[in-house]
Amino acid sequence: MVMVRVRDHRFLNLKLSPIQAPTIIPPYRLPIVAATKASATVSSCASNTFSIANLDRINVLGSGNGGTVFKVKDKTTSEIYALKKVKENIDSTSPGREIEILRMVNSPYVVKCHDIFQNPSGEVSILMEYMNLGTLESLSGVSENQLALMARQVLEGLNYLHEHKIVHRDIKPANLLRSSKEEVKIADFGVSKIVVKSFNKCNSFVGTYAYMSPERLDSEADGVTEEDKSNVYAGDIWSFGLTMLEILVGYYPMLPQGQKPDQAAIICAVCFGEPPKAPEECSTELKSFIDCCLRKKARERWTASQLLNHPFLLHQE
Ligand SMILES: Nc1ncnc2c1ncn2[C@@H]1O[C@H](COP(=O)(O)OP(=O)(O)OP(=O)(O)O)[C@@H](O)[C@H]1O
Repeated sequence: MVMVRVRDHRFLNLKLSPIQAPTIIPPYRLPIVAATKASATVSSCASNTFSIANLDRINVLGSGNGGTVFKVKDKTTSEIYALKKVKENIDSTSPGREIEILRMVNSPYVVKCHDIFQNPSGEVSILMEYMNLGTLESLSGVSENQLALMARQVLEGLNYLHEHKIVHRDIKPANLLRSSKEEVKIADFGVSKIVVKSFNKCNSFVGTYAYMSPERLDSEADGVTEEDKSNVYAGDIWSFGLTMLEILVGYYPMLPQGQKPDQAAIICAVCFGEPPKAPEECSTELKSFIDCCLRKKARERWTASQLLNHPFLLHQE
């Protein structure tokens, strides 16, 4: 069992300017959750019915590129939720990708969407399950057992998404939320993409590049095959492996501890360097687990379903 150091710095919001404007409408809907067509004011993604007028804002939980998230309380039930006010106005006939995906997803390992509100001007708010401990960014140190517990839940979520042909594309500590019930769930579908037959658009340059796989950062690099490029799910596994390693060691593991992160250093390290490894003092199982996620060649990385059966997860309490 390994206890880890408190991380000294974070730089999780580094992003490249989008090279390619993200497409807004996923090509089709999966029949996971019945979605009603957005009506004049409210469209529901779950069976419960909520009214935005019945929600009291308590405080701001955070904000990012996609909008601002508020902690809110239902006046009738006193239940607490997270309400995300989406920045861009979205026409009811062409709802945003995040909303479409949220509507479809129904997994205990992915943050639940309770309802979606749309006012007549097109402004959208998403009512979500509240995760009271916030993101994994705030973690200061974890044991191998704790890491395994978190890794299993994230992999269950990824396995669910990948089975439903959804690539998350922005897995990182800031997009994994936890609760005091020891739950860890995948959040933030701002750059998620549903895969149909063609995969090329999935490789568009969006997401947080610090956690991007080598083949996504440079798809034309020597050794990147068509098989690597078409394996879009493997990009999520790289990001997952890097995220787990960061939570373990307490700093962004692509660069030496203390090195000032910048775009060039990160891209060089990911594309030209060797993948990072778990510290020597870790168990053999954990070292192997990280290695199976952080294989440079996408085709050699394990899938979420294979990783769920990795000895590191099977042998933890
Ligand atoms: N369901 C939730 N429960 C509790 N806190 C949440 C929830 N969703 C989001 N937050 C908090 O709000 C912050 C911002 O939310 P979010 O990441 O969704 O915004 P964003 O614009 O999509 O971010 P990004 O810039 O990564 O796209 C998060 O970092 C987290 O602290």
